[in-house]
Amino acid sequence: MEDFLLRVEHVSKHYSGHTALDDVSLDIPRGSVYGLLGPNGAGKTTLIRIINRITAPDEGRVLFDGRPLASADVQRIGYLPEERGLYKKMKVGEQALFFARLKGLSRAEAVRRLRVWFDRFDIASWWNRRVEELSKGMAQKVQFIVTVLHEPELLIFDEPFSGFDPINANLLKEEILGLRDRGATVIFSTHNMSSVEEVCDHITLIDRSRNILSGAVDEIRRRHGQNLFRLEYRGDEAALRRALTGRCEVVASGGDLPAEEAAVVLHASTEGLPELQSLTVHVADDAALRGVIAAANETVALRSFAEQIPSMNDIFIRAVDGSL
Ligand SMILES: Nc1ncnc2c1ncn2[C@@H]1O[C@H](COP(=O)(O)OP(=O)(O)OP(=O)(O)O)[C@@H](O)[C@H]1O
Repeated sequence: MEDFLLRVEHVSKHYSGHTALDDVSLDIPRGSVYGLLGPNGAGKTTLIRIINRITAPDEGRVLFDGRPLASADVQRIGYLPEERGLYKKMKVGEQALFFARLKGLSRAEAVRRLRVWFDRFDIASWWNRRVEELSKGMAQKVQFIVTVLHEPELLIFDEPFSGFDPINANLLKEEILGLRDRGATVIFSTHNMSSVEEVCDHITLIDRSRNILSGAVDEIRRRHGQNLFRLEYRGDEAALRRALTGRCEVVASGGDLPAEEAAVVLHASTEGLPELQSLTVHVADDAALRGVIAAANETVALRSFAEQIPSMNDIFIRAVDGSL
């Protein structure tokens, strides 16, 4: 049986005139990186605030480690809210120490751990500067460090990548995966779908206050494949198209590829050989697929054949517009 660190059971939350969460249930496997996705105003932050006991659900309950979530559990949770507050006039190191002490670390232990993290994030030289001198990204690094420093079992990050340049966003992804590898369970909300594919193993998509899609990322992407396959080959495109007539629908050919993909195809061509070409086809079912492979194999030199798995971005858009 799967081991869940957190279970959200039939949670609803109503504000005057608005239902922010409507009968939402989800299970967060221990040791997973779990993405909470959804359009603006869907209810993600409300759910995160309920998990942190900042607000209470009107209906339903949250189980933490098999028991109803209690106030003592909050010490086992690290939360990085979207609205981040540091005291501007305080010095960076002093402030980080202040928060670490609040989380129950001794001064000596806090200093030891902070040194490690400040070096890792390349901000050691900022220890004695004032918070107001930090750039947005640097302030976010400090907030991130303070959130994870007491090594909580559950980490919750609201939009952790917003405000980071691509290099720092990558650094953060690596750190999130590292925390997971060391045993933490991570929940984060985001609109950044590429980060979801790179970091999350499970997701829930909340739309208009309801959970409309939950599960393992790989499984969701495979399940929502649209029977699109890409063939790479060398040979006569017209002959291939004739051989495939009636077996599938051609939806794109090498010439239709976006420039960067075409460049990859060109790069793959070997000296002296004709260029590698590609064709993307839609097939009706597995039987049709076998026919397509056989016909292509007889007509051209087939180099690869792969299903085109939809991106989380495509799935997000299709789920929210109701076409999934
Ligand atoms: N304290 C509150 N009082 C009244 N309405 C609220 C309150 N908090 C949230 N809401 C409403 O609940 C809905 C969900 O808000 P929530 O902040 O959870 O969305 P979200 O999915 O986090 O959105 P975003 O991606 O924009 O951050 C919104 O319509 C919001 O206006």
